[in-house]
Amino acid sequence: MAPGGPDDDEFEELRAEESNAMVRLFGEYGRGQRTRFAVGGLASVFSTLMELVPAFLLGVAIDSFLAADQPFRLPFVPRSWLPSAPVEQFAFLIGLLAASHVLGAALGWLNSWAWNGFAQHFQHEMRVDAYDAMQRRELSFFDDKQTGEVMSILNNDVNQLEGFLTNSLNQGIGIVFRVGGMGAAMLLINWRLGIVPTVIIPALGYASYVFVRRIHPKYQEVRSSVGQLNSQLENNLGGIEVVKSYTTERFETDRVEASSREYLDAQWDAITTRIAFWPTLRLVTAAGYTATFLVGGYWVMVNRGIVAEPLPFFNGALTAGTLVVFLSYSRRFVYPMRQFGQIINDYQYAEAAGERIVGLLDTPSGVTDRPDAVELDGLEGAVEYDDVSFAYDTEDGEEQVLDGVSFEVDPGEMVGLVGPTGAGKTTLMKLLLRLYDVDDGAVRVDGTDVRDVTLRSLRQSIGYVSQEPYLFYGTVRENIAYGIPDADDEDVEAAAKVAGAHEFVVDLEDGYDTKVGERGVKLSGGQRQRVSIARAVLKDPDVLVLDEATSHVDNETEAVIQNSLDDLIEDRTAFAIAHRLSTVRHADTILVMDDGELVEQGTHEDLLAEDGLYATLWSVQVGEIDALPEEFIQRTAEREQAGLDD
Ligand SMILES: Nc1ncnc2c1ncn2[C@@H]1O[C@H](COP(=O)(O)OP(=O)(O)OP(=O)(O)O)[C@@H](O)[C@H]1O
Repeated sequence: MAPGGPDDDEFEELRAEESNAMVRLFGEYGRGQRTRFAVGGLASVFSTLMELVPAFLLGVAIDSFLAADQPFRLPFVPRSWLPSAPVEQFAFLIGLLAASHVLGAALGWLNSWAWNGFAQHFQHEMRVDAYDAMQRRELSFFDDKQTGEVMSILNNDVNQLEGFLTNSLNQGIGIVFRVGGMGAAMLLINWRLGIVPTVIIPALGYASYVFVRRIHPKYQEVRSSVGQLNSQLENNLGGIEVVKSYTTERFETDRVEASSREYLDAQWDAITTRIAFWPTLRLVTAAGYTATFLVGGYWVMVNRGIVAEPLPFFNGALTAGTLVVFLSYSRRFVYPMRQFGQIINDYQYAEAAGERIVGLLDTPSGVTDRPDAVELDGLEGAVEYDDVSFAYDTEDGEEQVLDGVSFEVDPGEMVGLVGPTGAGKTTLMKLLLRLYDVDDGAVRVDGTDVRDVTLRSLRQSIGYVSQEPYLFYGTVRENIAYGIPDADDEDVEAAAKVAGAHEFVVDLEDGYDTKVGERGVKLSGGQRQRVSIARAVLKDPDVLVLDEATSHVDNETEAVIQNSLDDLIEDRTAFAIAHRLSTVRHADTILVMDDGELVEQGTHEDLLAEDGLYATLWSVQVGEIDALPEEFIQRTAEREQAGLDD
């Protein structure tokens, strides 16, 4: 199954064990926002209650002076405040109506202000924490995930919560009070008639429940098909050069077409379910409205003596004004209930997103400081690998990469690491930085196991220039001084000179202030390598690891860099991985790796005299191609094939 496929949610494992992720997130991030939450919530309740006022005032107006002559009464208002003349009563009601609208609007504003503030701060703190937790995860966490997938937690999932927090939760509170308030008001005014329209509340609730049950799996399908489509697009854009050079545009368009169609089908399935829901709600509400009109209207007519032989239920007072209030309220059920289905839906999305975020926040990194880890205060530079074995966890199980590797390096030594591609050289060095932990054996620095020192002090003592140097978007200066904010311009330039970068940097349009990286000036592979060497030089580490650090530069430039590096590494331990053997020819020791094992060790001269793998590789590089034994070629081919089969 291709990574990112619909059935291959690698983030499934991140889903928290916790049954209610939202509660956990509220406890963590809502706590600091209590005031905003309380103000927003109360404002929502009162502004919702204000919506009940106009219809009620209309009912009073009808009964007291528009159509009948009932006494002018208002709940919560002392009788002595109420005017007696109809015209004054009318003016009084108009005043109240205006005041309720103004108050409702002010409360609505307060609600939006407090609520949006609550949601944004909540989300901001959660996003930063999620990012922090993510970058602390061990490197293997990132190995089997596409960047897009990792981004999806930080973006999609956090944003998914934004929608829920900003709108749905607020609306949810409003709905509970709107529906509850209208239901309670009707039951209080006339409980017998109140039963008729309020019966539709559970009916609408049940219809919403059925809807959510049906739509949920369909939305899941939409989500996975959109994920698949995104992966497809991301892959194609990343490989656009290959697509063009192999003229596979047609093939790729067909693949995108297939993914897009899957998305279309999933969406259409969800849409057809959704659009059937609204008319259902309308019909249920209309039934409630009609029933209220039927019962209430009949009742009013009984009271007015229009019906000759009334049925037994219809006795007691019911005025036309009260009926108008009931009809107005029962009509207003439909909109909140319609929103209700959406809110339940949003909640389910938010819960799923919350689970992934909580999973990320709560899963500790596989590589962390031990509780009693010591702080390294500078390194002498002695390095020891003691029977080290290591395997990568892959989808198909473990892939053994290093097998019982042992060697010792004295402080200040320059070590060359050579061997065929895939032999495990880079992996060996990653264990020194504890980017991964050994499975067996130990890596020691100055006699201390790297697992017994703090990650921060260990990694600060080691300068690592990787095979594929990465430049951040920013100036050349910022890239060289990365991690060393107090470096001044002279330091940066001096480091660039050692790395052979100064000459080309001053030729750039803005020199050290030229923006590079994504969206910036594109540097060549060799130029990037030199900036990245300068970065390591400026760090002034006790141990330097150069992984094919000069593989992209020409022979002359390499010689220049080598020269200046010689001075730099004179009194520090340095490891240099190189395919171009001339790079490490003068190393104090050369370690020769083959298929995860350390097969030879010694100086250039020793190894030539040994006439083993190193001697073979050397003769190939100096032009004696035929020197490569058939058995070696065979083995390399087999290894490549095994790699392809994986
Ligand atoms: N993150 C990873 N997950 C799984 N397998 C990996 C990972 N990184 C490397 N490997 C595998 O480990 C083996 C050793 O890789 P490594 O990069 O250490 O070799 P190398 O000797 O540095 O190769 P090269 O000279 O080509 O850079 C290879 O077979 C590679 O496929």
